[in-house]
Amino acid sequence: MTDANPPAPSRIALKGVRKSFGPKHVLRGVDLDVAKGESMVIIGGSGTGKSVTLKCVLGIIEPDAGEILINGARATARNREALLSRFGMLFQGGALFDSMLVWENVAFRMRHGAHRRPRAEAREIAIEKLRRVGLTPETADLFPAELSGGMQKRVGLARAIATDPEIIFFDEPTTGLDPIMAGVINELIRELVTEIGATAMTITHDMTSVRAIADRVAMIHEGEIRWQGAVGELDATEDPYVSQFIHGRAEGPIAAIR
Ligand SMILES: Nc1ncnc2c1ncn2[C@@H]1O[C@H](COP(=O)(O)OP(=O)(O)OP(=O)(O)O)[C@@H](O)[C@H]1O
Repeated sequence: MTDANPPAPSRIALKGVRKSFGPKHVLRGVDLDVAKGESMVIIGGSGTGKSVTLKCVLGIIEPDAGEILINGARATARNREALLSRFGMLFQGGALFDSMLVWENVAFRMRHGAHRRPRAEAREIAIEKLRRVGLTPETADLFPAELSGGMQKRVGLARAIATDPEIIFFDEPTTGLDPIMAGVINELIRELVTEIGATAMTITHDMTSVRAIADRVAMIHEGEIRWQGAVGELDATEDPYVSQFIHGRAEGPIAAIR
């Protein structure tokens, strides 16, 4: 008998992903599924392999073993460009191009690649996206260096959503922001992800981000997913690693020296 309502295929699936650098076994078999429309946040201490995991999904690092499926299709070097063009990405430092105006940064993907749009149209969409993240049209014609860190982060967000991507990645979205601005950015991320209906994958060690952004949380430790569950289950879990991490305790199974 066939299932009348088979579960939707994962948007992002990692199966047994391994990656070592010399003798250092960073990822030791990471298994992770992110469903369509879900916001998954990956937590873990410094140096546990969160960035390496993200870079594997983005194709920046080639895993030694295992596979990564995007919409059920294996991500390979050959189809990577096509896949990447459907992703949005907010980089840790904002990663804006200093020599380009704000709107040109936001419109970058609309001006390059397969789905290129005319300049005026791209600018109009960029201004609309800037407005959506709380920036005025006047901001469009400034250079990134003329903006505060919080505004630069908003520009990065506007760029990440510029092409209405199916999947958005957030790399430490609140790094370098004061707690209030971090809260504002977290809320904005949550709103945007819900509004676009995007699947989101975030890496962070900021617990405020986790609580604001996540539907599900996965904790990586010693190269494996140590725990995963709904964000609401975080506080109730008896896993000593998760508990130590979310309460920021020096004492516990996670060694403080790394
Ligand atoms: N290209 C590389 N070459 C060698 N070692 C690397 C490389 N990239 C990462 N590593 C190592 O892999 C380990 C995991 O790094 P990763 O950047 O994924 O940590 P992280 O969990 O993102 O940490 P943080 O929260 O501090 O950014 C670290 O020990 C790091 O030194």
